[in-house]
Amino acid sequence: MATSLKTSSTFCSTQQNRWLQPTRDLILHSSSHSNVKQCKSKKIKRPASLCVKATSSKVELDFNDPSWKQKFQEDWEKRFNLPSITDIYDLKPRPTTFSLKKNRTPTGDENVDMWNGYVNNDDRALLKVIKYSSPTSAGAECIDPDCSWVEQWVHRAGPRKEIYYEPEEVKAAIVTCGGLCPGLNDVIRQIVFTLETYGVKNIVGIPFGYRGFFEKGLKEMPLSRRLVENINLNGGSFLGVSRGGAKTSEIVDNIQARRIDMLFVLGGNGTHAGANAIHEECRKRKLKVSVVAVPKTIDNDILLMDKTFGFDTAVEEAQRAINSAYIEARSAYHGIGLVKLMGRSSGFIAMHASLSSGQVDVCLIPEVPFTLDGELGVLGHLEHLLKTKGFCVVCVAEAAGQDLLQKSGATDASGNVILSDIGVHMQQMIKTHFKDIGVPADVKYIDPTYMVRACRANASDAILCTVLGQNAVHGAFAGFSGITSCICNTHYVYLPITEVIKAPKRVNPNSRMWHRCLTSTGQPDFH
Ligand SMILES: Nc1ncnc2c1ncn2[C@@H]1O[C@H](COP(=O)(O)OP(=O)(O)O)[C@@H](O)[C@H]1O
Ligand SMILES: O=P(O)(O)OC[C@H]1O[C@](O)(COP(=O)(O)O)[C@@H](O)[C@@H]1O
Ligand SMILES: [Mg+2]
Repeated sequence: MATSLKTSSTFCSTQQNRWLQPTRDLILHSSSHSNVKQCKSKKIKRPASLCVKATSSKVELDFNDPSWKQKFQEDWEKRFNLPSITDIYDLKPRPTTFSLKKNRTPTGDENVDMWNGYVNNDDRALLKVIKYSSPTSAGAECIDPDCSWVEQWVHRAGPRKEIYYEPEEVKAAIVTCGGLCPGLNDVIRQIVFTLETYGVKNIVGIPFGYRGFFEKGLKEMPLSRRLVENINLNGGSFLGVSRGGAKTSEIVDNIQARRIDMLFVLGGNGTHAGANAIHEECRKRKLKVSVVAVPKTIDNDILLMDKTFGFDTAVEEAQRAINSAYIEARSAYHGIGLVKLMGRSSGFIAMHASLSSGQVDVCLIPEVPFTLDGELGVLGHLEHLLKTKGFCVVCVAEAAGQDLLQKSGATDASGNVILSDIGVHMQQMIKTHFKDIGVPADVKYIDPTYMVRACRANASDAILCTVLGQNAVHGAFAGFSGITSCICNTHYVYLPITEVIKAPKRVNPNSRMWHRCLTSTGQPDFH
């Protein structure tokens, strides 16, 4: 099995940003004039608009070259290959101990393999299924100027027939990092259940995120099916969470000292970066440790996957806040309901909650700039709404309109930028504006921030957590490390962590979903 690749590729194109969105490692270079780019390679003597350099695999693509697609796919395969402990060790697998047959009355079925539904290492799922005919199609993600169809396969998740660990000898640890998220307990629970099904007896929880690896006095917690059986009935994390942390080398020292063989890491972008660093350090030290992540964040801001667990629940809760804002606004004379929703760098919660509630007149997200004042500004539109329907509801994402605010420059313990409060700012601006123009306006501001993430998972998240947690364990037993267990294009897959942490996922303002949101709110452009 080939080793994972650290990739950073360079693409040249004349169509800024319309191509190559799927992978984000393909960076567009702009030229000084006429939007024509220069290929850096001396070998390519043609309009640079049709060149691509994927430094990850040392492959340069020339869209005039008939074999460019094949080269792209070879590069893709290398990038999405799953790192494995077999890359550094010459290991012999053993037959899996994960068999559900023993849990049942024998049916007389002779084919145990069929019954258990093992996944083959060569099974793949397609990451993208739309063929865009033009880079101008809504939400188009094209690789070349003609938007050619290129298959982008990723590895299917699930139990393998052969495993690389002796379950009886395994010590498995679970850690939950970053902010809270509905479903953390569901994932912890399923990881424990699945580990026990394999026959693992030594399962521990690391308390309070990565902090549990270095803070003196924080002891690992032994976990078992009995102990975690009901933890999904509550929100939060049974193990506790935290931001910030020690150096990777200290964490790996601790992993070595505790003799951990499998580490399951639940968290967002930052946690994944940390998990990958741990995986790389273990690899450097030639440790037989599988580090498997499960993407957690209410923000839904992790690349390539359909959604992260907790997002659906957060949207459902956020919708309740919008509904309250609507009722308040509707019942007041010239009522304006204003709701601020979380999302560190993306507006997914605000967009989806606006769509699901159907009660929002203005949805503001960080991906789409807006002005408050002036002819095209939000305030003028609110005036219009009060005149025409008598009340209105505004939903603003926490990272929206940061350009309108003074930056504090502060960061949290993990190094994340602390955002300025757009909700409070808008509340003040709206009040001042209507006072200035002599129009009464009754502003009701709701900030449900922590309420949307402290609750327990809803039904759809609970199922997602169940599958992702189980698959994380299957991935570790299959010998993979430095991977994440997720859902892509409705299928459950493993992705190398390196591919999902290249940038935070953001709402595409050219996507159908954002346009659906605009259709639903009826809002104009605000800039
Ligand atoms: N680039 C990074 N490399 C290593 N560890 C990181 C990195 N970014 C964040 N972390 C660690 O990951 C944990 C969670 O990160 P944070 O950004 O707070 O939450 P999230 O994982 O939900 O995005 C913290 O303990 C933090 O120290
Ligand atoms: O106040 P806290 O706990 O630092 O968290 C605030 C942030 O946490 C989130 O809920 C989720 O962020 P993470 O996924 O990085 O944990 C963001 O929406 C929000 O900006
Ligand atoms: Mg984050």
